[in-house]
Amino acid sequence: MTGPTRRPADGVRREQRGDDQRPDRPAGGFRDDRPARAGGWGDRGGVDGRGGRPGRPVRPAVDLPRHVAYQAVAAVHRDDAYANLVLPTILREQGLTGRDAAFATELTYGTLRQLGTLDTILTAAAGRDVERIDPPVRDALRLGAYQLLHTRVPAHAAVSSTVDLVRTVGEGATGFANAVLREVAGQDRDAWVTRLAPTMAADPIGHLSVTYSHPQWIVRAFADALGGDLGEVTRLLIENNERPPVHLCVRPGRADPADVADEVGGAPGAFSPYAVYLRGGAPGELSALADGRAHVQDEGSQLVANALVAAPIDGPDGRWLDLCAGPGGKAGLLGALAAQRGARLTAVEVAEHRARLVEQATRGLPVTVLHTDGRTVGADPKLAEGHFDRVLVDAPCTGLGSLRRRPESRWRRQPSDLPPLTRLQRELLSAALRATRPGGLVGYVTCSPHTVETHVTVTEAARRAGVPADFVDARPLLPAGMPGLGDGPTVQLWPHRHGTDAMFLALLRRTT
Ligand SMILES: C[S@@+](CC[C@H](N)C(=O)[O-])C[C@H]1O[C@@H](n2cnc3c(N)ncnc32)[C@H](O)[C@@H]1O
Repeated sequence: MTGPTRRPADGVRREQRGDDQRPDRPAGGFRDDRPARAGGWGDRGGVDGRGGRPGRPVRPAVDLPRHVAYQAVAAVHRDDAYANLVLPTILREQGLTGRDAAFATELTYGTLRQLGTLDTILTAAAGRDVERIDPPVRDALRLGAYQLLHTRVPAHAAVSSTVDLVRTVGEGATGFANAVLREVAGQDRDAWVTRLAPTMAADPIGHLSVTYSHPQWIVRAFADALGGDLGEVTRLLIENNERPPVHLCVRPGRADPADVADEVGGAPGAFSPYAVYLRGGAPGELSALADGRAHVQDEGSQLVANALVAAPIDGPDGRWLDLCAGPGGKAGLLGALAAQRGARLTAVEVAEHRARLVEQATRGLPVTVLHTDGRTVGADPKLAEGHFDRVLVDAPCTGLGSLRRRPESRWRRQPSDLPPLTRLQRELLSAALRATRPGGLVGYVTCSPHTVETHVTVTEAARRAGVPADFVDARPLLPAGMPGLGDGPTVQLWPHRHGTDAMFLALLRRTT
């Protein structure tokens, strides 16, 4: 076991690499060439790890953006927090805005996405398994390594600011942190990956896992779903490491997407007739969101909900059901379409707080929200068998199709999550088939491309439901000319092909 090599201070100097066009580099790599110590980054000063106690020598403070990023990453690992929920709260509490907030966000999200590869590198640089490093020090080192390997922050600033951070969170570990980070800084990311990843020829899954920072079981699941095309898998992994654009769904009948695009400085979507792409990050306080003309929703989610409503149907068409409605994104779109078509949507959600979110999301629309278990079809008089014309099952799933939006989830999800989820998916899809009238349609949707959650669940549920149903080809129900929809009858969308989350849609028609 070799310990970290101490290098002279000069050893940490890195060339400014003009390579921020690399696909795995976050857009707009930050250049922090201001001093990293107190008063260096912005005017807010920093965080004194000693709490500024009188009589103590004043310690170097940690600049606020890095401190905020540390707090967010630590909360994700310590408290199982979600970065997209915890970070905005910390930013607000600390009063960070503008460029400082963008830097803290970049550090938090980037570090969480790249965690697997950063840990592999830190293990090599520290000469000990990263799991054996004290958690607060480990998180600080991850943030430091991210700055060194993924941003244009100069090495001296990345190292010194991380050592300052370690001083506040892991007493006695500053020398260790300094040595490890200098070792990390000795090579760029590509060199580290070349050194540590297995070769593509020897172990393609292991190679892609280390190179693009995804767990091996997820790389394998993507490879299965993409028919073993490792070039495509690579493009998907790269896309998952990019900052995703924010999409709005402009509610039909409420506003014209082109007008909303002008109003928010965005662009109309490429595929969904309701989509607007926002330029830049967070949607903030847009009036189109506040007054119910639009909601935030990935374009893929819009497309699969719209496909269910676009499918031709004989006979009555006024009773629609969303069996897994919370927090209400698709129910908002379906409710707006129902209003235009003289239909009414019943939106079912088992979690009470999420049922309340559905109520908020569908206010003013012809939607009845039921706080109940969707599997009670037939037992609950409001969920009678054979009653509904169109039924959506947007099933709980691993969410492997939206990894780019949830930076920590690839590390939190486990293969052992699959059996209970797929059982629930089968039961909900069976209930949906029973709720549908003969001739009616069921749309089964997941935001996961894992074949066990998509093809296997659909085939098994249809077989076990005791309700005869045929597949309907979903491809013609997506916008004409949309590329890469496969051989049907189901549809799998992909971030790297369509710019959407990896939504899966199977359409089934109950026959008798
Ligand atoms: C993938 S999310 C649905 C997303 C939603 N359709 C949207 O577009 O905003 C799945 C939802 O199903 C809910 N759920 C889980 N089990 C359920 C059950 N047995 N009955 C009804 N809802 C359930 C979860 O609480 C979760 O809100």
